[in-house]
Amino acid sequence: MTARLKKTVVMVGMMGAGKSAVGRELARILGVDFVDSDAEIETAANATISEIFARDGEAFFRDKEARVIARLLGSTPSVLSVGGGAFLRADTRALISELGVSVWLKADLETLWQRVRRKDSRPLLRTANPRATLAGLMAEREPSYAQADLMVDARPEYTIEDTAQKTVEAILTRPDVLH
Ligand SMILES: Nc1ncnc2c1ncn2[C@@H]1O[C@H](COP(=O)(O)OP(=O)(O)O)[C@@H](O)[C@H]1O
Ligand SMILES: O=C(O)C1=C[C@@H](OP(=O)(O)O)[C@@H](O)[C@H](O)C1
Ligand SMILES: [Mg+2]
Repeated sequence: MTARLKKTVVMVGMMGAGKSAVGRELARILGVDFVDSDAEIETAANATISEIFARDGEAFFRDKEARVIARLLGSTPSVLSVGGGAFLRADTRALISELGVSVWLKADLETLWQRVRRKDSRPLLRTANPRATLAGLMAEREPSYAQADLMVDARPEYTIEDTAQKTVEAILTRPDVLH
């Protein structure tokens, strides 16, 4: 696709929605760089997200996450996938709304659960009942995600490529995103 991005496309939504996987494919389709705030934090800290949570705590991670996102929004327009908690901060939401366009990748609980259940890379789900924790986070966070500029339904039958294509279609409805 020969298009030029005017703003960074920021993928938001729950853990397991596919922000990282779909974001990478979307960047490939648009021919722009892909960045993931979690990956940036891991590289900078030379530690995994789980290690950072265990060693420094969630509050430390959240501050680092907000700063990394602010920095990434200041560079060349790209596709930026953020961690599921990033869009809960009003200051981060405001910055994304000013400098980017946000896309809520919305998936149902069962789909999210099937995608996260086998991985232990998400420290917030290390509870006695991770499925219930996921459901609780989803209910609590939806009002924030609903403030995104665009919503894409990450249906369970869609492949990563299908959802990326749906995201392109959503972006095309916004005249301020592509040249
Ligand atoms: N159709 C699909 N859409 C998105 N992710 C999928 C799909 N099928 C399998 N996955 C996998 O689900 C997992 C969670 O996706 P990920 O991109 O890490 O989500 P997030 O970044 O939103 O937490 C990844 O391993 C991804 O490859
Ligand atoms: O939802 C969250 O609070 C988190 C989501 C994770 O990213 P993904 O949404 O990419 O899994 C990661 O940032 C961290 O484990 C916290
Ligand atoms: Mg991710």
